[in-house]
Amino acid sequence: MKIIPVTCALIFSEGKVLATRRSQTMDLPGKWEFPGGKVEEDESPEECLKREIQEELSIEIEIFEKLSPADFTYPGKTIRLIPMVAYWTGGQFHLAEHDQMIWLGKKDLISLDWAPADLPIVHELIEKWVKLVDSKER
Ligand SMILES: Nc1nc2c([nH]c(=O)n2[C@H]2C[C@H](O)[C@@H](COP(=O)(O)OP(=O)(O)OP(=O)(O)O)O2)c(=O)[nH]1
Repeated sequence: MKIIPVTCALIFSEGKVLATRRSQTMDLPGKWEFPGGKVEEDESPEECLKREIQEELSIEIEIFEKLSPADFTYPGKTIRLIPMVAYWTGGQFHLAEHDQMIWLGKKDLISLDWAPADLPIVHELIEKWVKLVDSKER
């Protein structure tokens, strides 16, 4: 089966990371995720992520580094979730598709009802939290 590449942003601000909740009109309604979306033809993952974040949240980001991609098979499709660490560099948040957003500290991460494909990323984020967040406070 074809693997669908999906980018997602771990957006940091003031030592916290952003999570967004998929609304009732989206796939996986009510599940928390890192915002992003499917990579289109002729677009790099980085271009995709900047576009998706602008469309979904109305903000601009600067991408800092990629973390490990995680494959996950849902009924009828396999996605490859490509996480990238990013910083919020401009614009004001407006949720176009999600119904909630939340800024999470390390201790809060595990308690959310995540989309299942995100769990390996959440665990990697917890492991690397000090390197990614505490050492680069901005
Ligand atoms: N964006 C994003 N999608 C995720 C995450 N975890 C996860 O399982 N998914 C799934 C949900 C969807 O089945 C798929 C991405 O689809 P999407 O609906 O966000 O992407 P899109 O806007 O480009 O899709 P479309 O409506 O244009 O078809 O990946 C995540 O952390 N972020």
